[in-house]
Amino acid sequence: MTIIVTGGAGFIGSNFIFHMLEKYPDYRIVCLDCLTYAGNLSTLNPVMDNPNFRFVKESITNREAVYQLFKEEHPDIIVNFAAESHVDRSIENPEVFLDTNIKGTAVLMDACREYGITRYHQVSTDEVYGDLPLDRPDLFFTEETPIHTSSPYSSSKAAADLLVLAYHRTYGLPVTISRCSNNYGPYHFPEKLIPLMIANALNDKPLPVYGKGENVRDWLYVEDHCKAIDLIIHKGRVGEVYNIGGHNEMTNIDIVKIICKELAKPESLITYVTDRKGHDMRYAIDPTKIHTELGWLPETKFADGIKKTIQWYLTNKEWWETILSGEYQNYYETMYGNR
Ligand SMILES: Cc1cn([C@H]2C[C@H](O)[C@@H](COP(=O)(O)OP(=O)(O)O[C@H]3O[C@H](C)C(=O)[C@H](O)[C@H]3O)O2)c(=O)[nH]c1=O
Repeated sequence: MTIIVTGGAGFIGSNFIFHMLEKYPDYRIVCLDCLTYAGNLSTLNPVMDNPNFRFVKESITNREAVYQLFKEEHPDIIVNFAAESHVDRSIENPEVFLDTNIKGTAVLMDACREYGITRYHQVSTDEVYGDLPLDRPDLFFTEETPIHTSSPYSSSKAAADLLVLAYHRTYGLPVTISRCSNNYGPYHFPEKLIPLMIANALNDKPLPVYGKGENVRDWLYVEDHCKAIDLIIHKGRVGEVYNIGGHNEMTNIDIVKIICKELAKPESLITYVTDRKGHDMRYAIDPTKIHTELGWLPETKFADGIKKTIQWYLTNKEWWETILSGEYQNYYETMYGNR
């Protein structure tokens, strides 16, 4: 079994590679990643010497290179994690999101059609459903919730999902799609809420909370997400969408306060900043389908997951300090100045 994992030098992709190589020692895993600002080759150090692992530095938008890789590897399964994923960046500059997230997906699926595969899996997001109101805690996203996007990022992911379903219907490509809620855990790039707050708190820097911090996200520990994708690619029904959620809704401000408490840092570091444009209010997933069909449920309670995550950032300071000292620092300063 050969699996091409795209975006494997990023947060969720790298965790998925670790999970797969450990659980299936006979599988060959090929990571295809062009190492954007959010990809980090050092993340893959633990598996670089594994004879069943190969890293290829290339973009999923490069048709020739992708076809060449398929010719060389004859993959059985493709799991597409490669994406521009940061909502704020998509608001500043949508173009690269359209290129990577939509065109890249099409290139990969064209290669699948050309060379033949048993499964193409698209890793998507609950953001394609838009948001839910705060005063309707009874509402959840199901796989039948209409697509209703808010940001250029979520629109690009929704467009890719539609392409994937169209390739299934038109060309018979054996596809599956998963739509996950907010992930957290090791190797999360420190521009996202949880790792940014941990890094800033450890550096006694302000903790920028958008608006009033009342927005709700459904937090999913990354390892639970990887296990869900593992189940879907092996046992999920072709042509189907599966929602993957943590069943753990929390407001942003509560998350930031928990991080302050865990790190024994004062809440006075919290700084309320200008809200994100078009900011989605609440995400919450109904995971009934994946639970009843595939027996998946999130295993990690948030109280344990956040402790493990904070511990990881404490013991892997070099990983995120290197990132923060590089190109990302300029971006952060542009966004928040020296607050
Ligand atoms: C970076 C940052 C964020 N926030 C707020 C904005 C959101 O309400 C929440 C989480 O933001 P973040 O940018 O970490 O994640 P989302 O915008 O929810 O999107 C994430 O989860 C989905 C499922 C994906 O599909 C995205 O790829 C992934 O980035 O915290 C702040 O208040 N301050 C900050 O400095």
